Amino acid sequence: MSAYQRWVASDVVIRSSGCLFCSPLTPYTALASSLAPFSISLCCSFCRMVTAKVWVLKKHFEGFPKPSDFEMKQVALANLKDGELLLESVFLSVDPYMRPYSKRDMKEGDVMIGTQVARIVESKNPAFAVGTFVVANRGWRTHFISDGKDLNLLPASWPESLPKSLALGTVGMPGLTAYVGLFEICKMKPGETVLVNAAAGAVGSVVGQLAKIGGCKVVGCAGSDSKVAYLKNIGFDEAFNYKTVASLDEALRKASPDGYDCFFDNVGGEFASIAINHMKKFGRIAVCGAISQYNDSVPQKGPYIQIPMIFNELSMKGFIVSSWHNHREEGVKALLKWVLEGKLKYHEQVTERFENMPAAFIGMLKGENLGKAVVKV
Ligand SMILES: NC(=O)C1=CN([C@@H]2O[C@H](COP(=O)(O)OP(=O)(O)OC[C@H]3O[C@@H](n4cnc5c(N)ncnc54)[C@H](OP(=O)(O)O)[C@@H]3O)[C@@H](O)[C@H]2O)C=CC1
Ligand SMILES: CCCCCC(=O)/C=C/[C@H]1[C@H](O)CC(=O)[C@@H]1CCCCCCC(=O)O
Repeated sequence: MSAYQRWVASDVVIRSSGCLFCSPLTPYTALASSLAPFSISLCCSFCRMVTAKVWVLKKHFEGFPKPSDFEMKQVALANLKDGELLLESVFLSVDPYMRPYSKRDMKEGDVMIGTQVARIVESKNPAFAVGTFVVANRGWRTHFISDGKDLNLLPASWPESLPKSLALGTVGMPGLTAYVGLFEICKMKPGETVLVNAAAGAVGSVVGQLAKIGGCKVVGCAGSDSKVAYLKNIGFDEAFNYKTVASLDEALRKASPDGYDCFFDNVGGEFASIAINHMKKFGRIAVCGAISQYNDSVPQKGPYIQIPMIFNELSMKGFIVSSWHNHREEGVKALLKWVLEGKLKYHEQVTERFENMPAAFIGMLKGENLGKAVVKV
């Protein structure tokens, strides 16, 4: 059992509306802490137990996730022990990986996996001050308890004016994915041509801009004309709507008649099978994601990639950004610097309210997000 699964199992789920700890009849009241504006906890008016809201996976997804696959529950949090902290989620991330990882790692009834920017609202740990913001990996929860070991502080140089939600996006895991994929996997060099799909999303929008910062020509594709306009706006040399072009093959040829040195693949499936035929000799492909396949009930079949791989002596490497944690500090520092210099633009698709987590997740899988999809609790 992983530490995460042990934590889920240790939660006490309240099914009645009263306080499980002192009396099922004692009402909960919304307790605005002295640390407003962020802190509003559901707290028993008598014993002051905090109740967290959580979203659980009610039913394993079949095909595309739907609202009835999720259930919101309440979880009573125990009083803090020495060394512990109470945190409240301020922003939660919804990411494509939640779809394939739910199938691989979760069972029905588990709290949905995911990360948040959270604020410490109570501390019995002298190393952590109340009011500090951190990034945590505690799933779809409004509140949780930590001993501090699983928390990542935002960089000390994070300016007050910069949205803290960027720690889940451009200056967080997705930004680092772009950084590692381009510099370490594709080994992009100035003057080369880079192709990226899902280009208007959290990872793709950073890929394109880092490639421009690195002196490359960048071609991107996305699923709507407004996304294409955004890509041009943030500096992509060529961009097209993969849903409306008459032929993907023609669109790729037209955007770069000489082909592509690097292909940052977020999508897989049909697009990748066509794009591979447009790679230049010794081209490099970073296999980052395969979102076009995550909701498939029946696995897609070929075409198969061996022939273009051999003819053009291509390199293709899959990667998981968390395995590149030794690049984390350097990557976050560089991303933050580029954002502050205005060289790396960001857009966030902010959905309001914790209750809308499933809608935000489903919307992101359908392509409703421009930039990083986050939920503001
Ligand atoms: N390997 C790693 O370590 C990591 C991998 N990833 C992967 O990177 C990819 C992008 O993630 P992220 O930036 O967070 O998500 P995005 O912000 O890009 O959101 C997902 C986007 O995918 C696009 N999309 C959805 N379905 C399809 C489809 N059938 N064909 C083409 N595009 C589709 C949609 O954009 P559109 O409107 O353009 O269709 C949607 O907005 C994912 O595959 C993810 O799994 C992410 C982080 C780490
Ligand atoms: C075929 C699946 C491809 C998924 C690619 C992807 O999006 C990977 C994302 C990982 C990223 O590199 C770093 C992460 O944190 C993502 C994986 C998260 C796994 C969560 C595990 C569940 C838990 O918290 O216990």
